Amino acid sequence: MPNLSELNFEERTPVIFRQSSGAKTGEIPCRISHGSWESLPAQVASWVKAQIELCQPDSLHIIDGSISEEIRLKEQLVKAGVIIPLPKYENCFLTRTDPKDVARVESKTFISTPEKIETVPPTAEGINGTLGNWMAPEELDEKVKQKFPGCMRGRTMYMIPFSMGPVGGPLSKNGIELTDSCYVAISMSIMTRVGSRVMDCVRKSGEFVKCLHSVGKPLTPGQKDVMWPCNPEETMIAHRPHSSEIISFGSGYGGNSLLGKKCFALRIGSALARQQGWFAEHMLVMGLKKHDSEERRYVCAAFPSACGKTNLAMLNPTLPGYDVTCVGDDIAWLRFDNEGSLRAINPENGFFGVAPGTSDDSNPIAMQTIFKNTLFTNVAMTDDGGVWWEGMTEEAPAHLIDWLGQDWTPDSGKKAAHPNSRFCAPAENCPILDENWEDPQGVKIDAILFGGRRPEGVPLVSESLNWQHGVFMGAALKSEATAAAEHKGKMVMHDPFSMRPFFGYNFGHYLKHWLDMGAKHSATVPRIFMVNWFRKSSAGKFLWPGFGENVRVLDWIMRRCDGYEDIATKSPIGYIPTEESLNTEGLGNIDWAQLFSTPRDFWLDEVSELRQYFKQQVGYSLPQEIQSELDALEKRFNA
Ligand SMILES: Nc1nc2c(ncn2[C@@H]2O[C@H](COP(=O)(O)OP(=O)(O)OP(=O)(O)O)[C@@H](O)[C@H]2O)c(=O)[nH]1
Ligand SMILES: O=C([O-])CC(=O)C(=O)O
Ligand SMILES: [Mn+2]
Repeated sequence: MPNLSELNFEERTPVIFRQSSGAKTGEIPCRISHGSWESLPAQVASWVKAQIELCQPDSLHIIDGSISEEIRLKEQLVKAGVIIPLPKYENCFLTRTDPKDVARVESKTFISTPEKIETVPPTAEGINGTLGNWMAPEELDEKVKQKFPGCMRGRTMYMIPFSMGPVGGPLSKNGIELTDSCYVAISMSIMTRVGSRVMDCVRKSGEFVKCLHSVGKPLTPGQKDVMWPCNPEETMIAHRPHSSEIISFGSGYGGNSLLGKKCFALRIGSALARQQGWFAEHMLVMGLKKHDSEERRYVCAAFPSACGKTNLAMLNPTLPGYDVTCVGDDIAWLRFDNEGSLRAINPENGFFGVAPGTSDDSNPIAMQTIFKNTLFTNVAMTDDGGVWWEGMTEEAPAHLIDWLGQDWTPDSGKKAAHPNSRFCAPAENCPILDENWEDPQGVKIDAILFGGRRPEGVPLVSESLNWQHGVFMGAALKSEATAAAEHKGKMVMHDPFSMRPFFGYNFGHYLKHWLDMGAKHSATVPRIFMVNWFRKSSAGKFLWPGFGENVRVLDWIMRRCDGYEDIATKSPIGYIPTEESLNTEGLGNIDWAQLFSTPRDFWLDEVSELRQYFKQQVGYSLPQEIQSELDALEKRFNA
């Protein structure tokens, strides 16, 4: 770990709040059940004091991040019945949420800036924007006044100092989350680095992202608590990028309540990244090495929620001679270094992964990661104190307790685990964790992948013609809806850069930032690719086996990065592998023609749909370069 005194904190988090005068440390605003109020840095104490006065918790627990603390908190939750021990595994627990609180709620997620145009692009007359929700600062002030006073009555407020990225690292950033959910406190200590060592960093820098979270269900004296308190009618997840503040109310579900993740690392992060010249992205980071080569290459990939990031990050290669390592499975912070290389860190410390579909066949590495020190949410429980979900084994157990806590048998006609049920496991459990995963400088990225669930028209892999065309590919990204948010059904939806729910500022400005950064580093930018593991045959079957076989596609991508020109042909949508260049040995029947076709009718429809989308949703915020790429794509099909 770098010496803290050598780090330039000014450079690390310049815009974040700084308050000169602290509260008098003697004034303790409520009972302190754990930790010492006097030890808090003045600027932390004054902010926390104000939140205590607002939320009126019974007591304050300052998280120190020790093992003994973790054990005590878990014991307490077990006693209350909020988490259930899973004796089949080591230190694993299960929790069941309220059935109304199972996913992110995009419709109640807001970014608050003085000017609306900072947050969302201008939509066409009569069109509802789908690229984020803006809220005026005064309106948010008003909402906070309505929702928060007394919202933690009868509860403990947990104060969680956390670091996104290695503690004290030059690309890392600190936050403090205040929450009245002990489940959140425990989950945060898996997903981020927490505790006193982070507070020491905050003390030095005086800077942190302010995160306030409440389940929104105060208790009256003597009132018995429910297992999963939440307040779906009043849910609001709000962000103030100008002051680096996050305010979340009413939901305990991970994406809404573990504020380091989507709220900080992506929404606040992307806004900071634009100001400071870097990227905060919804991307996995993985390493790939051929046994006969010296060097490990790194790839990052943006796939929308529940579209295969965790699976690719933990890929178990079916081709001999390859070895894959995992740096991160959900979020990447990327920065060009002095040599112009794009370098990535994973700001997280754990995996909050989709459980259903995870099996020894599909993702054996995940299966080796999640049965120690893991907190499961909304999966089913087996009679021997283990967990189960759809797709974990071919045959379902004869009896389970389902995610709603009810008896379940295979003929009960409903899902045993919720489709968005999750495991929350520490990164250190992962047997293929990259040796440089905590390198504070990050790993050097050779390729950027975009991908989504596209049943039609989009080939298995294509390479962009250049950076600008690659940015266009990201802007044009679409995918079938999944269970990770409140959307229903099998609609193909736009999800540019897989960031649609996570942009911290105007998407048009975001594209401009990507274009500008590429132009500035044009000699050294990574290559950009589009992948699609999900194309289907006319009979509705996947054309590509996916999972571990995706290493074949990565192998082709790496050879392109090595400069092999003759393994690709130019198609109207970009470079596509020549038939013999992609290793399909041993795969049996692969319908190459269907897998790689770029049907003209499909793509001309795609062009006109994109034209309409950009016009209706992005308007004059759309950079001219993206419009030109769309025109050029159409021209190539009409040539
Ligand atoms: N057919 C097919 N399905 C896949 C493939 N990779 C992943 N999946 C399925 O996609 C679903 C979600 O995969 P994850 O890897 O958890 O998705 P994610 O992008 O990490 O999701 P978030 O955590 O929500 O951001 C699971 O049901 C997987 O089984 C693949 O290559 N082919
Ligand atoms: O945020 C969440 O709830 C989980 C997640 O990774 C996603 O949806 O992309
Ligand atoms: Mn995600």
